[in-house]
Amino acid sequence: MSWSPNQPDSVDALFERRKAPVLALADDARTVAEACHGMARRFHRGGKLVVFGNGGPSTDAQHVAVEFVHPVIVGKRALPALSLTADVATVTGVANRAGLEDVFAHQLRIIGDPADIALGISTDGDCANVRRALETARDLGMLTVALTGGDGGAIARTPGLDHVLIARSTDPRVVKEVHVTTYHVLWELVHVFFEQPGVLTPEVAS
Ligand SMILES: O=C(CO)[C@@H](O)[C@H](O)[C@H](O)[C@H](O)COP(=O)(O)O
Repeated sequence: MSWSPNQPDSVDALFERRKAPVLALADDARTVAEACHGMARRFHRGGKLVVFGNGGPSTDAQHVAVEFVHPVIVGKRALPALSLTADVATVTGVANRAGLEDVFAHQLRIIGDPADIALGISTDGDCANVRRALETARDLGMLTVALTGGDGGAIARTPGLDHVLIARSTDPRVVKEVHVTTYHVLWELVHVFFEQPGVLTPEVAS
């Protein structure tokens, strides 16, 4: 569906647009499943999930973290996760001295462990601080997962990242909706793999 920033949707178009996230996600099902498989393996090794992003994605980061720590479905196992966006003292303190580009990377250098998972969220894939944090996580040996949009931006072109999930739309509204759907699927599928250790063999991973 074509989209122009200055042309309001009709009511029909607005509801039609809601189908796009699910369709986009279905196209990328294997990529998403591979990321979840890798994440489940890290949780089994005692790793934690560390999530970050700016603006809207900063609250997505908090949302992802709480899904893992306090699952919406009662009885689901909690898994360790935190967001790097929730502590305004840390974010502003690092930004003030080291610059905004280092706010997430700095925190990862302090709290990151090689067993951990870094999940960076950026609507256009070009956020410098998300990219720098993913590079830092990669260099620490963490599993790196990026959630981006458009053509994936600079983050998709960053060498050595493990899983780059791209919401393939130029419409930022669609990208954001794909992201919300994707991280709920991530949470569910990680549990599927985590709870069936037999599925976590290297043969299946390859
Ligand atoms: O996310 C929202 C609103 O939902 C924006 O206002 C947001 O603050 C900005 O686009 C941020 O710069 C996010 O950048 P990006 O990495 O997600 O492209």
